[in-house]
Order: sequence, then structure tokens, then C-alpha cells
Amino acid sequence: MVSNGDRQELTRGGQVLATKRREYDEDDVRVRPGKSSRPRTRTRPRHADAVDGFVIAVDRGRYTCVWPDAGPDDPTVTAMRARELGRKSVVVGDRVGLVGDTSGAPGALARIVRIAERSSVLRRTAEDDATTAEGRLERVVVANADQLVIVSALADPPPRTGFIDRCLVAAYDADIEPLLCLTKADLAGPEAVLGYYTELELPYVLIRPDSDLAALRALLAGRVSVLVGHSGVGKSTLVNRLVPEAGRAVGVVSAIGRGRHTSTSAVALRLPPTPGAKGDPGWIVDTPGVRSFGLAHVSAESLLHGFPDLVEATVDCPANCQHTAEEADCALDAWVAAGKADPRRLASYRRLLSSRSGEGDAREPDHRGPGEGDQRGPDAPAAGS
Ligand SMILES: Nc1nc2c(ncn2[C@@H]2O[C@H](COP(=O)(O)OP(=O)(O)OP(=O)(O)O)[C@@H](O)[C@H]2O)c(=O)[nH]1
Ligand SMILES: [Zn+2]
Repeated sequence: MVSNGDRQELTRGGQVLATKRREYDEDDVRVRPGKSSRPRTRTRPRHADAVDGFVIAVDRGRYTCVWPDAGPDDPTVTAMRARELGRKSVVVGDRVGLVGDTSGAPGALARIVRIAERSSVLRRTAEDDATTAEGRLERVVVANADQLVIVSALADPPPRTGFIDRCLVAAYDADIEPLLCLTKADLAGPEAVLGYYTELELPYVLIRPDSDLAALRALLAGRVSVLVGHSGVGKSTLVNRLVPEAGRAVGVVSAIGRGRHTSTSAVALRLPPTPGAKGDPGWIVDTPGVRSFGLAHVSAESLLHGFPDLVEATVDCPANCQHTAEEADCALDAWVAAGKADPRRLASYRRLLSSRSGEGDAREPDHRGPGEGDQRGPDAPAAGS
């Protein structure tokens, strides 16, 4: 029933058992022999004729792909999953093998027959519906991203470091580099936000309405960058400035999705070539529906990796320290008292720690409560049954 039990084991006792969980991906499903009348053996060269594709949009079982070396004017290829993929999920950013009609002609449908090993997996626990098992599922947002661009306004709305901290945890958990993109720099200075992150030496860019975006484009070049941000921070404005044709591209996706654009899914947009610059300008992945990063799937220790300014302190913690405010001997308190880290960072870490279990306690009536060994309850989301 619970299909991802190995994930839960990783966090038992709250100690570092594993921080990289992509080896345990649910997608590790092999072709099952014997189910089909056609022989499928491992010795048979499987789809040697498959062409490479890069998934740029997903909408209700239809995957929009591009050839890796395609230009902006080449058609996109619409594909469906081949049955042999089993339960493997295909997400934006996946590099796939395509067979069938890969012409990209109107009405043509290709099949995705394989998914290349992912270099990174950005996940979130969906919290949009915590009352159902499905709503609590951990979701892969984007595969193979290189960078997480955290878009935050400096004013209107004011920056929320709690959100940024959450994104940083997700980025470090996924092994993706974070980039802080501070918008509305015409309205307020970045000192307060940057001061909060002094210890982290986060890369950042400041965006004003009149910025030429050259610095940002240079940081995006040749990479797949995921943009996340709260409503109103200017993310759409930025996406439209970076990719002036974004509106059109989304329109295309929408057409493929037969009318209804799924605002919750991610969409990869090709950045235009920069005059004078050589090489691949890169891709940005807009995530219109991702307003928060549920972190229930991240272990307490991995959560700590979003706080590199605090990690060092925990070597002095007692065994099995949960690092909560209730832990009498947690070394984090002394660390902060000694001025080695900003107390607000510790408070933020502990807020994230408790929100992971707190939200579960508040909204999940069937959740195994605290008090059975692991005080925080299971870290992993309840898997679909
Ligand atoms: N002063 C100032 N205003 C900006 C800037 N960037 C965007 N805005 C304004 O901020 C408002 C919100 O911008 P959007 O781009 O719609 O924000 P969003 O993050 O996409 O939010 P949603 O549309 O809810 O997804 C708009 O009125 C923009 O004109 C900026 O750099 N400076
Ligand atoms: Zn501790």
C-alpha cells in the first residue's frame, strides 16, 4: 500500500541517514516481462531508433517536447507515455527518448519510451489539499534543473525570508544552486534581506523596471533555471521581459492542452539568444502554480542543509537531538548566543521544523501523532494507497 517506505526509513531517528534521495526515486520501475504478447527482453535493443526530446510542458497526459538542438522556430513534438514506462512519471525538464511520429506536424503524436537519468529532482510536498492522501503527495516539480531562482520583491509585497528559507531548503535538498532575484529594487534597498543572508554568500541580482537584465541573463545562460515566487512579486513581469514571446509560447502549450491552460504546471521557456553572446542562452521554467514549497518530504537533517550557517553547530548536539526549542541541550542555542549565527535564522529553521509536523498535526486527522519514538512523526508524506 505504501509504496515509498524506503523514504521513511531514511529519516528514522532524525539522524543523517541520507540527504540525497533521488536514488530511491519512485520511478525506479523496470519493464515487467511476461505481461505482453510481445517479447520484451533486456537483451533486445530497446528503441535504438528513439530520438532525444526535452520535456517543456505537461498537460493531462500530453507531453510537449522539443529536440535538444532545435531552434525557436522548430515545431514542438507532442507525445504520450509508452506503456512500458510503467509508473514512471514524466515531468518538465525530463530528457526523454521518443518514438513514433516525432515530426511535430499538426496532430502528430509521439511516444515517450524512456527517461534519461535525472541530474536533479526538485520536489515539493503538495499542501494544496492536506486532507486527502493524494493532496499530501510529494511531487516532482522539475527534473534536471541547474538553478532555483527565488524571486522576491524588496517591497510591495515585502520580502518574506521564511519563504526564501523554504526555497533554499528545497534547492539544497535537490542539489540545485539557489539564486536570489530581488525585484522592485526601485522601491526599497536590499540591505535588510542581504544582511539576513550574510553568512550564506548567496548569489543575488537586483531587478528594477529599467534594469537591462544582462547580469541575470549571464547567470541563466546555458542552464535550466526554475523560477519561484509569491504572487505579486513581479515574476510574470520578469518572465515576460526575459522571454518576450512567453505569452505566445504559453498560448501554444494551451492549444496543445486542448483549451484549458493548466496554471498549476511548470512550463519551460527558451531564453532568446543574447546579442554578442555565444552558446546556449538557457531555459527558464516558470512555475505559475507553485506558491509554496511543502517540505514534509525533507528530513530534519536535510532541512538543516538549507541553513549552512547553522550546520556546524550541530556537531555538539547530543545524539538524536531534534534541534527544537524544547531540546534542553541543543547546541544551536549556544551557537546563536555566541553570536555565530543570526538568531532569526535559528528561529526560521525551527519554524520550518515545526511547520512540517505542525501542519500535519493540524490538518491530518489520520496522521500518526507524536509520541511513538520519533517525536516529529513520519517525515515522508503518506503515499497514495
Ligand atoms: N515598482 C516596481 N513594480 C514592479 C516591478 N516588477 C513588477 N512590478 C509590478 O508589480 C505588480 C505585480 O507584478 P506581476 O509580474 O504580475 O507579479 P507576479 O509575481 O507575476 O504575480 P502574479 O501575477 O500574481 O502571478 C505589477 O503591478 C507590476 O507592474 C518592479 O521592478 N518595480
Ligand atoms: Zn540540536
